[in-house]
Amino acid sequence: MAQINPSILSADFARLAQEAEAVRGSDWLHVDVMDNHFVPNLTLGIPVVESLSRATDIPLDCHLMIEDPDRWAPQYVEAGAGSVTFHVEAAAAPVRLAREIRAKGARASMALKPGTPIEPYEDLLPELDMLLIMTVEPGFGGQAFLDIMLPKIRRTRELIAKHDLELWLQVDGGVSASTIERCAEAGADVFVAGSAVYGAEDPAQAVAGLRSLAESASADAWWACAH
Ligand SMILES: O=C(CO)[C@@H](O)[C@H](O)COP(=O)(O)O
Repeated sequence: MAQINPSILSADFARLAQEAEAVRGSDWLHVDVMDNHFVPNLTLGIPVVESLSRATDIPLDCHLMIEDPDRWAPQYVEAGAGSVTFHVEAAAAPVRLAREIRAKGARASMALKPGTPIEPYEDLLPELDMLLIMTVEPGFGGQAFLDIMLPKIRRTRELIAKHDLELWLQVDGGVSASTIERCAEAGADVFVAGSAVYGAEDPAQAVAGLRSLAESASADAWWACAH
């Protein structure tokens, strides 16, 4: 079952509760936390996540594009996140951090920038609930999807199958009606979409449209049949 996670980076930050309501029916709400150090952009932090988790019953999928996630990620669980993603490029001790996130009661997820390969992290995969493959350079919404990430998505799906893991494979960046099927065919099952959802006239309908495209593309994919 394909999951669609609208990214509030493309929403109106002054109306976050209403923007969450506008995508009712979504699996998760994707919350991009940027610190202007790990990425050249600054968004929001723990107080906003706390308020948003009280304002919506859609679970929060927090993507931390920050330095020192070892220090901050557990605090996002306490703030109400149901899933916390840290970048492996920024984490000092990714296994310890994933275990801490899980011990606090959230799903643990690790992200890879476009230039970071999956292969060195094969042995870490059982420690995770989700792996995020960035399909743009992190930092901004509205960028063009990087087709060259498709082989990495496929190789990651092969590793998940090889180890028989219940690991979600998320893609983020440039996901839209014209790119989501390629991601699903390659092996992604969780799709973050910012501008394709909040730029649409009816965001909830955009979520439903993306989900239906992803589900039909993955229905006959090699990895779905093999699972
Ligand atoms: O993490 C990021 C950007 O760094 C994303 O979550 C963007 O918010 C996705 O936006 P679109 O590419 O879908 O417009």
